[in-house]
Amino acid sequence: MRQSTNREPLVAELGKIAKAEPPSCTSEAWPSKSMHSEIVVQPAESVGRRIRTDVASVSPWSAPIIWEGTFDATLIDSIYKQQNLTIATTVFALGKYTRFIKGFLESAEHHYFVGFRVHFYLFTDQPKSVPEVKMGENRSLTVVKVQSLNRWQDISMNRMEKLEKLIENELAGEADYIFCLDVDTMFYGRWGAESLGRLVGVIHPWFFDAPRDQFTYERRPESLAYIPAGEGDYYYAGAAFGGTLEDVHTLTKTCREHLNIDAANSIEAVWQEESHLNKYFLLNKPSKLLSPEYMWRGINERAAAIKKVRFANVPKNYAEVRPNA
Ligand SMILES: CC(=O)N[C@H]1[C@@H](OP(=O)(O)OP(=O)(O)OC[C@H]2O[C@@H](n3ccc(=O)[nH]c3=O)[C@H](O)[C@@H]2O)O[C@H](CO)[C@H](O)[C@@H]1O
Ligand SMILES: [Mn+2]
Repeated sequence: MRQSTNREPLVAELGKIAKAEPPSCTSEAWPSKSMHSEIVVQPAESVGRRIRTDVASVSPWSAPIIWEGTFDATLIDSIYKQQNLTIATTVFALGKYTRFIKGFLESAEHHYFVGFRVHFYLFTDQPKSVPEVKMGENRSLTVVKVQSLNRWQDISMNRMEKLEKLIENELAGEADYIFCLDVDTMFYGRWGAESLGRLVGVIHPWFFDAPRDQFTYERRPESLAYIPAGEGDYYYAGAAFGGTLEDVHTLTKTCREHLNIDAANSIEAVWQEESHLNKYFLLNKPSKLLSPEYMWRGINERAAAIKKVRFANVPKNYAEVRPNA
């Protein structure tokens, strides 16, 4: 977690969520087969397992928010498998971040879109240091060489332009959806077709339970990432977002343009491209939101609402791993 000092006080707030009563519906409450022979009656417990009352599972604009307990993985897989999809997945590893590649790719083999066609695009300044990872059927890796950069902020921000160009130049006709992920991460649980949508944002793990005035949006009106006090829906993670090629292309192009305009005006948003992503999602609401299960703080971190950790940060020593402090 970067600059955790800013965000740690929020942890105290976690775990305060009241434990909700289990859903009260019983099998008697549902139509019986004899009355409605055309209706497939779900066993009450299987319906109940897809109800969460301790967290919001829909946004104010009616986008689903995906939490463990809100979907049936087998059913979702059977729907999406028929569509013969390809999921492009991008990840960047420059400088010392190449050390995270192996854990990312190996854990993805076990948990990320298992059974689907997945094409990873790994951007690195050191293609020779990419380890050999045995990949399953229908899964492939393309390594893209990029220029080294001296500031971690530039590495992070520059991703928007690289993604924009990748979608423009390489992905048309090659993929249906794209996810763009941080590399200092590992998968620990299923991340599958339940995450697919036109425009998908992940609720940031340090802010899912925080009041809006604590969100670290860019607050200076001089930046195009500016969000005034009292505005904003959620605080989204910069470390994971996705959607269809068209929607993610527009997102990355817009963020890249805004980053460039800010740079020309000598201003860098407080959290770089994450700030611009948050502005974009304020103006262009995601069609689906993923809970912080999909970008958790770390495998050993706990919070009452997190029933399953799917994807989490790997601890790192910022001073040691980044090119600049
Ligand atoms: C959980 C979360 O939302 N994390 C965000 C946060 O992260 P982090 O503190 O997780 O930032 P970070 O250091 O992981 O940098 C983001 C990413 O840039 C790449 N990288 C960075 C430095 C480097 O020397 N080499 C390299 O390859 C790598 O893919 C890394 O995963 O802030 C960043 C910049 O504001 C991004 O918005 C991240 O997505
Ligand atoms: Mn990271």
